[in-house]
Amino acid sequence: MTTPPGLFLRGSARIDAKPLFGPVDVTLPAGRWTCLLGPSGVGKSTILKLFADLATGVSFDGTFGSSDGAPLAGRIALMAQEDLLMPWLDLRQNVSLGARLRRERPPSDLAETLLAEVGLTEHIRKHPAELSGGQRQRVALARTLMEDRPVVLLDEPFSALDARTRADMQDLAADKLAGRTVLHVTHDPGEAARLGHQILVLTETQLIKVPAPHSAIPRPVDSAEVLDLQARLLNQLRQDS
Ligand SMILES: Nc1ncnc2c1ncn2[C@@H]1O[C@H](COP(=O)(O)OP(=O)(O)OP(=O)(O)O)[C@@H](O)[C@H]1O
Repeated sequence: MTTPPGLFLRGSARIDAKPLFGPVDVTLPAGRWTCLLGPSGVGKSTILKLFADLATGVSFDGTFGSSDGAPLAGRIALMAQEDLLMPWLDLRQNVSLGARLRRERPPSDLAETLLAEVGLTEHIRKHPAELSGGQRQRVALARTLMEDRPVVLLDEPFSALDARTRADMQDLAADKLAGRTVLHVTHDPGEAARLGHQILVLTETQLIKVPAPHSAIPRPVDSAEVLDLQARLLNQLRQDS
């Protein structure tokens, strides 16, 4: 993996003539995990898609890029809200999809290892249609980790998981993505409190930076600082809804 850059996005977005968000100044520190929360439809996924150079359907007036000035293309892995699994491929093939599309040979056994780490070894020969929603989401997580990129964009990556699996996958992702620049969109204040080195709340009118603890991530679910931050974040989100 190459050295992770920081990311920035400055500007505002609108749909036709209607303002969506901004002007905002989003700064993602290099090698740190940033959580982005905010009401549904405010434009969180749009910010991820802008960084990933994907079509958004909105007009963005501003600039975005990396702190080192080099192009972001080829340095980003995106886990979208939809799992985007290929129905005709089995799980191992789906996890190796990026390498297959680039005509590269994936590292030996890495797909199997990652599928084991997300708890899907017994399903490895199955196809996506044979899985539950939460299992499919874990395949998509394994595929994202397989990409081994310095910048990782996660759009509600644990939303379909039961509480226990969700905590386990938060632990796994924090371990696997340590030292990378992560932007993680989530609706879960507890998740942001566990994982965010930096926590941002996007509203129609502003971007609020909520002070986060300096402690290592993933923070314990039952620590006083996580419970306190979770409550503060929920209050913040309720103020802006
Ligand atoms: N392809 C598109 N064409 C037109 N408008 C779009 C398109 N995609 C999204 N939008 C609109 O852009 C706005 C922001 O969408 P976005 O998905 O970024 O919100 P979000 O904050 O991620 O929401 P959620 O939390 O519900 O996922 C929404 O009002 C949505 O209707």
